[in-house]
Amino acid sequence: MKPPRAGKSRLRGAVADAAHPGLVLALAEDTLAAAGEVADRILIVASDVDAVMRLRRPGVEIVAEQGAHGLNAALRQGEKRLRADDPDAVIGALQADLPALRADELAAAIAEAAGRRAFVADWEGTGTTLLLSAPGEALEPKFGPGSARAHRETGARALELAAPSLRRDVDSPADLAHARRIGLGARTAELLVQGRVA
Ligand SMILES: Nc1nc2c(ncn2[C@@H]2O[C@H](COP(=O)(O)OP(=O)(O)OP(=O)(O)O)[C@@H](O)[C@H]2O)c(=O)[nH]1
Ligand SMILES: C[C@H](OP(=O)(O)O)C(=O)O
Repeated sequence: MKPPRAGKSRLRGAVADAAHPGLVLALAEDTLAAAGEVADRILIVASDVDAVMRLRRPGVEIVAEQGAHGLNAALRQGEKRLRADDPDAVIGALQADLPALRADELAAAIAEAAGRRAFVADWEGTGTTLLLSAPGEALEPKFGPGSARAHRETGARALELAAPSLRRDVDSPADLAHARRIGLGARTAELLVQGRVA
């Protein structure tokens, strides 16, 4: 995660400016609540650890990104740390902006991958919300514009399940409105109900 005050710039305007960092953290909290029901261990690689401390909870570790080399470097850093402790694990890179995420849909994606390197494309079909490694093998994250194609071209399997809650990443105010229709997690819903919508 980037610092919440700087990240998700395309989402600016969905809530009053002062509430933007709180919204970014709420999206992550709802993502974590669902992911925590499925993953054995969660690691957040943060550009600014202090700015995301609110996300720390049992089962969720936060580490500082080493160097400013971008999202894929941050994910590889996290991968290395997790591998050191569990060389045979399946490692997943999950976006932190999935406020409608349901644990059952995340579990179904992992089940469909069945130990193959695989990914879930975002709602639009161009980005990626989840990338899974094969057990003990490299994650090879290729996040960024057009990442669904990049993951497919590097041999990852495109998972086919519907999983709207897992595909609905929130990049823009329109995405947030869509996530609301799918069903927001408690923290994001609460923040919007508090009337802080711009
Ligand atoms: N640690 C770390 N996380 C990053 C970095 N770049 C992007 N991310 C995170 O990766 C996720 C996906 O990135 P985007 O959806 O493009 O988010 P973003 O860059 O904050 O959004 P925009 O400013 O709207 O482009 C977000 O949770 C970001 O915080 C990075 O360099 N380091
Ligand atoms: C990082 C990127 O996320 P987006 O900015 O498209 O949400 C991606 O899907 O690879």
